[in-house]
Amino acid sequence: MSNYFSMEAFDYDDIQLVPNKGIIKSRRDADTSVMFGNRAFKIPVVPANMASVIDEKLAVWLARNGYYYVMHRFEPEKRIPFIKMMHDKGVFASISVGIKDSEYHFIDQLAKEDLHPEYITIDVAHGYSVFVIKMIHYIKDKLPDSFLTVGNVATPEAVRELENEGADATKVGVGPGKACITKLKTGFGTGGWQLAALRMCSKVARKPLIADGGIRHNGDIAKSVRFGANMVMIGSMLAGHEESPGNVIKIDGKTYKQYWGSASEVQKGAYRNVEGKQMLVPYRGSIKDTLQEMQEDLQSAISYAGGRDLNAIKLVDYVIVKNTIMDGDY
Ligand SMILES: NC(=O)C1=CN([C@@H]2O[C@H](COP(=O)(O)OP(=O)(O)OC[C@H]3O[C@@H](n4cnc5c(N)ncnc54)[C@H](OP(=O)(O)O)[C@@H]3O)[C@@H](O)[C@H]2O)C=CC1
Ligand SMILES: Nc1nc2c(ncn2[C@@H]2O[C@H](COP(=O)(O)O)[C@@H](O)[C@H]2O)c(=O)[nH]1
Repeated sequence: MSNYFSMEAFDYDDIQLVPNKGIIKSRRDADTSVMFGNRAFKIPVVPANMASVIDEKLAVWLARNGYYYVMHRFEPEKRIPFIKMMHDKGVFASISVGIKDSEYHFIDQLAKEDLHPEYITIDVAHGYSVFVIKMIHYIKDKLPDSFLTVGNVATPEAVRELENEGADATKVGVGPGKACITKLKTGFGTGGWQLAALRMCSKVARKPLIADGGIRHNGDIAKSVRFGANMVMIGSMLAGHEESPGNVIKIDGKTYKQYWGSASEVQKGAYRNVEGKQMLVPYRGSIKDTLQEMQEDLQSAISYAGGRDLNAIKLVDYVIVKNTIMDGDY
């Protein structure tokens, strides 16, 4: 049993990374690429697998342009045509599955049709569960070549056990999301200490970790990498774009887009076990520009870290400055 009482609790806004001597002439020389599975991607950022963040069209664009993506699972009948469409276009297929009985039939169908998505993510609220482990075994038996990410979890125990049961990567973050009300409705999760939870998990992880939820500034991506993330999943900051699925809403001359939680009433179509809400996020133009800016900011971060690639960020010192640093910045 871990002793979480003695744990240092901190979150993104409580931390600053400490600069090292720079060794590159230009930030353009900093390499932000990352391996995930057996593919290299431009940046360690993946849009959240939520129906308000990604759709088929955006998935094609991301895959074609060197970004990792995970398609959501909320239109289950579209997943097989989606995999076929991605493979016809010559790009990788990355899908999500749940753990209900019907999902076992879906995995059977993939195996029967000889359809092998390159990436599968088991996507449930409470990933440290015997029923998730059962699904890991099933997928690994039927589709052993798919790279399997499993989430979401909050603790090192969960990461270690899911890895031992066959997960190729784990996803950390229960309750830190912008559209999340898990912490309010259940009292559980990593809300307010997501970065510390990531740090604890990274101490035991032997396989890649995805930090999921709570990213509010581009610098939080570098902080996630510092504390052990191989990939960073982002919802609200990537939901307000031209390409994002939500409707455009205009209020008092300002433009917004809808962003809703996967466990919200909007997504579920019923008010049952609701742990998410719908909200508006500012409209931000094209996602291409936002991803480009994230890459440039990461290049700067690598330069401050005194290196040439993301590995440099993993080694930097940090200081816990507790919340006051953001005063006046918003
Ligand atoms: N990262 C996060 O903090 C969170 C993310 N989400 C997202 O919302 C979506 C819906 O998630 P989820 O509700 O798991 O999806 P589903 O309802 O599709 O699947 C969860 C399955 O696990 C069972 N279950 C048992 N205990 C729990 C529990 N504590 N929470 C949830 N399910 C439980 C459910 O049964 P039954 O419904 O009968 O209980 C159901 O069969 C996912 O995309 C998930 O990632 C949701 C909440 C938190
Ligand atoms: N508790 C809930 N968490 C949710 C819900 N829908 C999605 N999520 C999680 O949030 C992140 C995105 O977080 P953000 O801070 O970047 O906006 C996403 O990847 C899920 O893990 C929900 O309804 N409830």
